[in-house]
Amino acid sequence: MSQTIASTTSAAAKAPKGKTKAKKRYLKAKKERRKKRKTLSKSGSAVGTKATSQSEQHALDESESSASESEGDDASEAEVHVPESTPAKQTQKQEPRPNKRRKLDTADAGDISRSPSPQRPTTLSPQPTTSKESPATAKPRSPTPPAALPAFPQPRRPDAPSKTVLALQGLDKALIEAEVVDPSTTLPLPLTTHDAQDERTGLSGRMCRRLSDLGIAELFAVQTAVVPLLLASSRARSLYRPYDPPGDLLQGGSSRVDILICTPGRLIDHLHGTPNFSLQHLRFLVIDEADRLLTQSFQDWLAQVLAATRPPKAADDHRPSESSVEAPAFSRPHPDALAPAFIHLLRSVPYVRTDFDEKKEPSCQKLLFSATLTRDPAKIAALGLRNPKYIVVQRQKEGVASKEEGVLDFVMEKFTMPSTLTEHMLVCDTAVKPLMLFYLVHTRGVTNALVFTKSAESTTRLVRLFEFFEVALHDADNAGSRIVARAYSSDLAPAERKSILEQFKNQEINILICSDLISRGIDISHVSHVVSYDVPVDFRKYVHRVGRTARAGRAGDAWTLVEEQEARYFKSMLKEADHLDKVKRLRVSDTDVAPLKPAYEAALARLKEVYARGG
Ligand SMILES: Nc1ncnc2c1ncn2[C@@H]1O[C@H](COP(=O)(O)OP(=O)(O)OP(=O)(O)O)[C@@H](O)[C@H]1O
Repeated sequence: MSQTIASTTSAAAKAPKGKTKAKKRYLKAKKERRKKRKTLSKSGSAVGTKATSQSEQHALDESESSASESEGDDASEAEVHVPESTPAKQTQKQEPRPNKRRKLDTADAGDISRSPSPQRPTTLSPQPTTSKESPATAKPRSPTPPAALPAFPQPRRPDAPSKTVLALQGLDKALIEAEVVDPSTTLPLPLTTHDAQDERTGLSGRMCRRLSDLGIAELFAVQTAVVPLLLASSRARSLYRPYDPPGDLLQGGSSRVDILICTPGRLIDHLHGTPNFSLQHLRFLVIDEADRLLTQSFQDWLAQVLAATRPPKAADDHRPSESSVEAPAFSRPHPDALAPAFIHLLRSVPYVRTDFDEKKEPSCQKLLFSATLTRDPAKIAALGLRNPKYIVVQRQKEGVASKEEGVLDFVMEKFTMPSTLTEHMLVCDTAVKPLMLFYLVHTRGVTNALVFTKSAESTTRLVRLFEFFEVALHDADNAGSRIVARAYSSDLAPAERKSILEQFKNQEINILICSDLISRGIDISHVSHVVSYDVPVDFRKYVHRVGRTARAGRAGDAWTLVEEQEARYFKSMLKEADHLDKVKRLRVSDTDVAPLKPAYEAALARLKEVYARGG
C-alpha cells in the first residue's frame, strides 16, 4: 500500500502546475460526484453502511480519478494516471483467487455490489474467515444477510445406482424372488410303519423306509426345498388333463421306462430312431449340470426335446404352431397310450375349435440343477420356463438388510462351499511345482486324491514323472509302499476309464490325475483331497473341482498349486468371488522338501531321457 501511495505522489509531482481546461472540467465533475455521494450516504444505504474509511475513500477517489483521466485527451494527465498502483486494484491483486464456493457466496451478494455505489461493500470490519484464508488476505464480505436473495441450489450429481440395483437389473423376477436355503438346513425323515404321506417332506412311508435302508436319514438342504415342492400334493405328481381334474394317469397306456438317464446326444438319437419313443408322457425333465448342458448347442438338443414334450399339430389342426422347432416325426401309438394334451391328434376325435378353447400345456415339469447355475437371462429364457421357482443353497450373511441384498451374492455368482471343506494354496516356482505335489503326498498325507491338470497331455506327463519319482524314492530308502497314481483322461477308451475308476474306488489306485473331464458330477465318497495342480481357469471350474471332496457332510481338503506368476490372477479371482479369506496360504521351505529332492531330480532326469527318445 505504501508503495502505491508513494508512486502516486511522485507521479503527481511531475504534473504541470497551471490548470488546463480539461483539468478544470475534471475537477468540477469530481466535486459534483463527491457531493452526490455524501448526500446518498447520509440518506442511509440499503446495505447499512455508515462509514467509509479514509483510506478506502481515498482509494475510491483515486480509482475514479484514474478512470476519468484515462478517458481524457491530455497527454500530461496521462502521465499522472498510474492504473496499476491504485489502492483498490492493489487490494484486488493481493486477494487469493476465490474458489468456487466463495464465488457463489460473492455472487449471492453480487447483484447488490454491482448496483450503484450505496450498496457497494465498503466495510473493512473483520469477517469470519474460512480455514484456508488468513485474516490478512480475507476479502471483505457484504454485510447483506445471505437471505437477501434466494440462493440457487448447488448442482449435485445424482447418486450412482447401487451394486445391488445394477446386478438385479434385467433379471427374471422369479430369480430375484428366489428361495434362499441355508446349507445347514436338514429335515429328518420319519421312521414309520404305515404308508401315509409324510406331511413335511411329501414322501410316502414306504419311500422313507427305503431311503433309511440306503443310509439316508434326513434330507439335505437342497432336498428340503425341492422334494416337498414336487411331492406336496398328488395333483402335482399326476399327469394332468387339460379339461378334467387330475387323477387319471396315462389312461391305460403305460411306459416301459420310468426313469431315463442319458446324455443329450443319446436322447436325440432315441427321438429320431427308436420306434414308439415319445416324450408325450414325460412328467419331469431333469437337467443336471444345467449350466454346462445349456451351453451345448449339440443338434439344438434342448429345443428338440422341449418340442417333443409339446403336442404337435394335428393334420386337421390349423392353429399356429407355438414353437418354431418342430418335434421329431410323431408316431401314433395306440389311442390308449396318448397323453391328455395329445388326444386331439386322434383322427376319431375331431378337433372342434371353440371360443372357449383352452391352451393345452404339456404336463412336463423341468428341473435344473447345478452348483454354478447360470444367471444369464437369455439362457434361462431359452427353456421357456413356466412360473419358475428358484431355490438357492447359500449361507446368509449377517446384517443383510434386504431380500435383494440377500440374493445379490448368488446373482453375482458368489457360490457357497460346504462348511466341511478346508482350502489351501501354495505359491511356488514353476520349476519345483511337481516337487510340491510330492511333498503334499508324502508329508501332508494327500492320498485318496483327485489331481486336476490343465490338459490330457499335462496329465500324461505328470503321471510319468510321478511313477519315476516313486521308483526313485523307494529305491533310495526301500521303505514303505509306493503311492499309485494313474491318469484318467479323454485319451483312454471308455472301458479303460471304467476300470480305472473301479480301481480308484477300491483304493488300489491312490491318486487319480485328470483334466476337468471329471470335475463335475463324479461322486466317490472316499476322495478326501482335491489338488488343482494347474490353477483353474475360472471360479466356476474351481467350485466344481473342490466339490469332488467334502461331500455329504464329510471333511475334505482342497489344495491349489499356484505358480508365482499366476498368484496375482488367482488371488484376484478368489477376491472377486469374495472367497480369498477362505483359502489358507501354505508356505513350504527348502528344508521341508530337502529329503525329497534327490528322488525328484532323478525322476526329472529319467523323464528327460524318455522324452528325448521320443516318449
Ligand atoms: N439326504 C442324504 N443323506 C445322505 N447322503 C446323501 C443324501 N443326499 C445325497 N446323498 C449322497 O451325497 C452324495 C452327493 O450327492 P449328489 O451326487 O446328489 O450331489 P450333487 O449335489 O449332485 O453333487 P455335484 O452336482 O456336485 O456332483 C451322494 O453320494 C449321495 O448318495
